[in-house]
Amino acid sequence: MDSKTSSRSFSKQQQKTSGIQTPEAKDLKFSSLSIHKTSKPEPAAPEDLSRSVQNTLKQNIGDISESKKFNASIQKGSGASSSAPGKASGEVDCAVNENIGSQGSSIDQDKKTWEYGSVKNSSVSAKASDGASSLGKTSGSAKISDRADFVESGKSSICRGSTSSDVSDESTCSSFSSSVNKPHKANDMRWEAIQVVRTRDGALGLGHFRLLKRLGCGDIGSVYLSELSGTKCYFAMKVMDKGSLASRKKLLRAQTEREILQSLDHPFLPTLYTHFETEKFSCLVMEFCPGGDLHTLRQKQPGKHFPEQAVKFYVAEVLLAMEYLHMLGIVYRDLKPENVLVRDDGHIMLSDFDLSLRCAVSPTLVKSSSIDSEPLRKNSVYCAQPACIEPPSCIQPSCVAPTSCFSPRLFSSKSKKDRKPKTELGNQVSPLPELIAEPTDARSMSFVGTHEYLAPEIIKGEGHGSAVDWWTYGIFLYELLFGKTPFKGSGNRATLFNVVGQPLRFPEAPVVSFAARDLIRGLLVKEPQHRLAYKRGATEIKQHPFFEGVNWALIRCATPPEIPKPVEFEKIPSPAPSSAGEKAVVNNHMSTASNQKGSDNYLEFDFF
Ligand SMILES: Nc1ncnc2c1ncn2[C@@H]1O[C@H](COP(=O)(O)OP(=O)(O)OP(=O)(O)O)[C@@H](O)[C@H]1O
Repeated sequence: MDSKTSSRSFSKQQQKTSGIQTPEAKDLKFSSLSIHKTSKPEPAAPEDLSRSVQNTLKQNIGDISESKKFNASIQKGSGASSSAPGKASGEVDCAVNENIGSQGSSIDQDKKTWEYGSVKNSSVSAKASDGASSLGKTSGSAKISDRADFVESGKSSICRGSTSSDVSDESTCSSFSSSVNKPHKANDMRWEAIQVVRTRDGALGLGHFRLLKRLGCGDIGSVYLSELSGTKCYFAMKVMDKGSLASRKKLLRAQTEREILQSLDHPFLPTLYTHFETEKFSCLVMEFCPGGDLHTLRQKQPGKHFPEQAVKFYVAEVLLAMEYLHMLGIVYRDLKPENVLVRDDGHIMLSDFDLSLRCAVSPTLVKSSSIDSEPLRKNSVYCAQPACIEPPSCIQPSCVAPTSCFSPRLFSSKSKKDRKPKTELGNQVSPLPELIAEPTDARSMSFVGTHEYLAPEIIKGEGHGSAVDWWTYGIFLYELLFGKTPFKGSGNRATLFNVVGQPLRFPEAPVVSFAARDLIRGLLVKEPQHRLAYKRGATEIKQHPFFEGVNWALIRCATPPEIPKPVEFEKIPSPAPSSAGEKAVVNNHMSTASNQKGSDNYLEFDFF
């Protein structure tokens, strides 16, 4: 028994679904809702910034610079993101940044894909009304559920035109996906399999998939392991009942999740292969992670906590995923072990974006990649990731062999005196440019998250931005190391009071390094503006001694702490063959699921 039967997950789903206030919530009035006006980002994104963004990402995660989508999103400042013309004034989640520093530049979202408030888009009206109703409904005192979810307007603040639908199989959308839009997945046979079916049959639909078993169910849908029939290509398909979404005013959340998924191309974030709609369901076809989630995995560890080395691995990968999200202007807001899934290769995948906040980012180049530049010498302290400065074992053409990339710092093999002066080193390998793309000034008044993970500023209703992700990152790190969260109280209300008022304490056991505790202390600072990473985002965290020795550029080549046993897909019994049968199965299954919210155990699948 594990994650999904834990009280946290169980009550989360039950309460969220029912929308019932817990008794203790009635008189809790932490949040007072107000509307924040947003400020305009600076225009102008010089071309070298564009290159720097790509370089930084390239160094971090590989060949992202080839990403068409990302290239397209980096534009010369046009003011496109400076206002939200179609946005209702009552929407509170819109977040716009101001520039950091004098070299401020902005990364405007691709107009095509990130158009604000495009009133032409039919989805916008749905957003607006959904947002408005939830705003009206929720302003005032707080509803407390395990995953508190006060205001959904966040999802309506910045609308992306649905033309971004590069992976749609909806009949209304003629564009379809190819790996062109997701260069990280260029060699993925699943794309090809989908493409073959498309060429043969036109748009994909539910009938093209065999639903093998239910992997779990969340607040807005159920996730099924499915095979693209006859291809031996397996996917996780999230099936959402449109009627149920509409009646529970969750359409916006579903739309947010889909739009965010469409925009992602990162090794530690989900790939959305396609999505389509049936009369009753909206379906997202994603990559399947057979390793379960980190909450489940933690329960299986001796003492129910991970060894520090394993924690370092997982949180390092999560950090890169969050950095990428922030660069896209996405504040994740729902980090917790349950949402970190383990891929077949043991690397992680951050999931569940329905609570995320989208906002404009304003990346700032704080250090150019030019090795001769004066600021570099002066600010060498900011040089976060010297990319394989020594001829290392970690420059490998592929990820075939486990590398030493996750072991002691490349520098450390040499004594200080043996090291070459920085300028010389710089002549050998260009250091990374340093870029801050932290949506620090994002402001949301939404009350979303899971109690034990909520940041104090969310609880106090002060408005929050990307710093909430660094708070949750601290809680996440704490939980993986110690097997529990730091502010858990006897009930939800007590937990919230603890988060706001109780000092951080560490248990005596297990013993964890000073560096780990120091990092947690830096992250769990109650005032967001004094919190680690507030200003420079993930860059600050990467430089913390806890991560000494991590080769950020090649983490995905590092050996994971644990690799899941291969799934024997063939042994899973075949479901009913007809597509009508499948629909009925989903139908039945979903109604069962909605009666049993939260009772899912990742390992206890229901077989059809
Ligand atoms: N790509 C995937 N591969 C394997 N299992 C998945 C995948 N995506 C989701 N799951 C599992 O399916 C279950 C439901 O996921 P889902 O994202 O719908 O809900 P959730 O994470 O509980 O959150 P929410 O309530 O916000 O929807 C989870 O238990 C998750 O572990």
